[in-house]
Amino acid sequence: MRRHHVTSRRSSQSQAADSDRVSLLISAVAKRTLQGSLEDEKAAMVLNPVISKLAGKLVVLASASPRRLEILRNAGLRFEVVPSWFKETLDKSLFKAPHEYAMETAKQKALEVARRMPFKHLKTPDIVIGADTIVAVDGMILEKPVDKHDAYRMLSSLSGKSHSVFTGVAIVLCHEKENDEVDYQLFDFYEETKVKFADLSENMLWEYINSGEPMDKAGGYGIQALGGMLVEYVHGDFLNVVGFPLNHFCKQLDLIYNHGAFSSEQETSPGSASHNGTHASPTILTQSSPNAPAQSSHSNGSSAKHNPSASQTHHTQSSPSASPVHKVKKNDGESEVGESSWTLVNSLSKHTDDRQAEVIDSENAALLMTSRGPAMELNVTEHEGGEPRKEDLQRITELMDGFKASKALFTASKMCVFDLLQSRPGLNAAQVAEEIKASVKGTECLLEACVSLGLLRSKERKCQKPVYENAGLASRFLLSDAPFSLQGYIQHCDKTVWPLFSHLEDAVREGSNQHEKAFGKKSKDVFQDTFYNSLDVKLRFMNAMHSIAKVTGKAVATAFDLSSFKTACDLGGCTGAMAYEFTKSYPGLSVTVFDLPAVVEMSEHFHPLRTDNRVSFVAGDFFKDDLPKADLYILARILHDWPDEKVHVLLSKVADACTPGCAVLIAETMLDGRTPYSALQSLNMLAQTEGTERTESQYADLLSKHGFGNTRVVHTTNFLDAFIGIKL
Ligand SMILES: O=c1[nH]cc([C@@H]2O[C@H](COP(=O)(O)OP(=O)(O)OP(=O)(O)O)[C@@H](O)[C@H]2O)c(=O)[nH]1
Repeated sequence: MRRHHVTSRRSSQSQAADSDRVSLLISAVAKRTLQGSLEDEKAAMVLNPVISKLAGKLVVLASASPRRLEILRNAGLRFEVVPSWFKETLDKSLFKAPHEYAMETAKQKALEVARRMPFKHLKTPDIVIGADTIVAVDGMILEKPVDKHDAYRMLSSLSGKSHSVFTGVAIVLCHEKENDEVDYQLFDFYEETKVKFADLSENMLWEYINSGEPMDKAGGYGIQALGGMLVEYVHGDFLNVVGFPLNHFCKQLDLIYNHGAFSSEQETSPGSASHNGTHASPTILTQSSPNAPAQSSHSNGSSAKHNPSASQTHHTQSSPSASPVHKVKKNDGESEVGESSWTLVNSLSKHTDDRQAEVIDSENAALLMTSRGPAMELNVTEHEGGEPRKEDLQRITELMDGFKASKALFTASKMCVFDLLQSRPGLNAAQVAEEIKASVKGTECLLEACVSLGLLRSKERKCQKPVYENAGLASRFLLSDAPFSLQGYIQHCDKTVWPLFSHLEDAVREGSNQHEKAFGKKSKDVFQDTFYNSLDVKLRFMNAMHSIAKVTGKAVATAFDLSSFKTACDLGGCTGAMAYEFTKSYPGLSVTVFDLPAVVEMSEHFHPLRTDNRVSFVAGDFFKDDLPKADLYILARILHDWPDEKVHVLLSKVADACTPGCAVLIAETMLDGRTPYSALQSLNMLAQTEGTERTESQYADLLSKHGFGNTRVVHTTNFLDAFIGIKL
């Protein structure tokens, strides 16, 4: 048996004992995490033998589930979240047992992200974690309900009975090789927990369904919240039901990193990974070429086609996967810019089924910067001759050139290139130049820059000039009328943030905002004197806040279950975009938007239809005036505008307005992950308002001084993190 085969049970009793000791500790920690224990830092130390193995690695959670994020974050793991685009549509009838379906789905979720990241995010993760939770009852597999009737069908099938919850987990290790290929090594496992439901009356069922809780949860219930009331008993790992079997995961890491299941690059090369015909080796995939994305963004993962008979056997609760070896190699066929084809060879099963993967779209470059924080430090090494490595040069160039990319994006957006190509795809540079009233030479450069950034696609035609169309990123975020349009925010970045950043050195030296230098205006109060002082600047600022609130609103509103609150007040809620997301998520909630008179008078222009009368607007200054009464106070991107002294003034007014049980919900990007986004955003706040971003514990401290406790944080997959504190 190969040294790194991972299906083997631990060979000695002492190993088992060690691992079990770790697991017991983990189990205790896991149970505490859901109660929002503040001892997590300490707990993570206890877990060091396992978790510390991942320090310095770029760990990615390929999941949009806020519960998985919270479970892993609370366990002390540092990671980025990149939700998978894999559609959960595998044919269930092909699987012999429900857990096989969950494991295969988890695997496809993780592989999709592992393959996408080098092209879309311009960085290769070290580890990608995917998971899938399902409920199995009476021979049926239940996933998330599609609507209330589906939730009813699911919950009534669980009433009065015992069922199994399976979570399949896939851990994909990515090994970058010298020749730009990436090996993917897969470890997967599953965990089963048995849950017994009480008899549920029709009333109970509908009351629960109408709470909205079932909709994003496997089997239509959330055991960690209201759904806990439906449960008589649980046999097995509670966190497995919630969406992630933390204990088993840590055992698995222990096996991989401490007990030799991990393979070095050499060991995992396709040649040496040739298997022994058993299902004991991890899966290894090799992907070549940094320029070619691995699979279509919304495909069902067919580039690693599901083969139940070859890859689904012998997954037991205590042993990792027994998956076959795959190799992916580049097919040097005809290629358009950013497009390429891939071939997948299943070498273990010796099938002659070389499979042609889908043709890929050309979004093979990311808009985002790719520096890594200390939790994922750059591993800068030199070749033998002292020459710097290509990847290091690439990363440092990206950092040096980040401003050029931003400005190219701002310019194309301002010149309406994306709107134009949406209505008339397939124009060449001269045609675009004519429409946007610019030089052909300049337009050509700009369009090519946008192609290189993954914002546009170009198509070469024989003996003709290339033609252009929007890539997915542009269609989703850069059109003026897209539901998630960031155009307003982009204009603000161009017109306000850009000039402020050109005085960053002064901002850093002085610790002050740079409005006076950038715009020639002295301002005592940045909002009253600058942002809301003239109509065009005010509209631009409101547009920026509106677009960010529309993109982030749902994630903030649903980070916690807020259905018990009946009234909310969104302080500094600007156009009400966030408030509308809250009322959409909670049918029983009314929200008052409280903002300066100059803002409130313009807000209705942003909601011409005003369809929801549960959102109302009140004008006032939250530092001076009485706050509207509410059970829940929302502070989204507000506290980062101010230094601590002002934050205390505001929080004390909020605290005065609260009775015990009321809550404050803060939505900000938290500094804890040390991501470029949050750290740069903090610099931005310094230069704009003399404010700052903060860490979770800083927010907890600020709130505790005003009588708020039971704080919890959810790191959403969107720009903002959500933090809640309850008035004690
Ligand atoms: O008691 C609970 N049971 C289940 C859940 C949550 O249900 C979902 C399961 O869905 P899935 O595994 O497909 O994961 P997604 O949320 O779609 O995220 P991915 O991006 O990973 O596909 C999961 O979120 C569980 O946490 C629950 O909350 N309580």
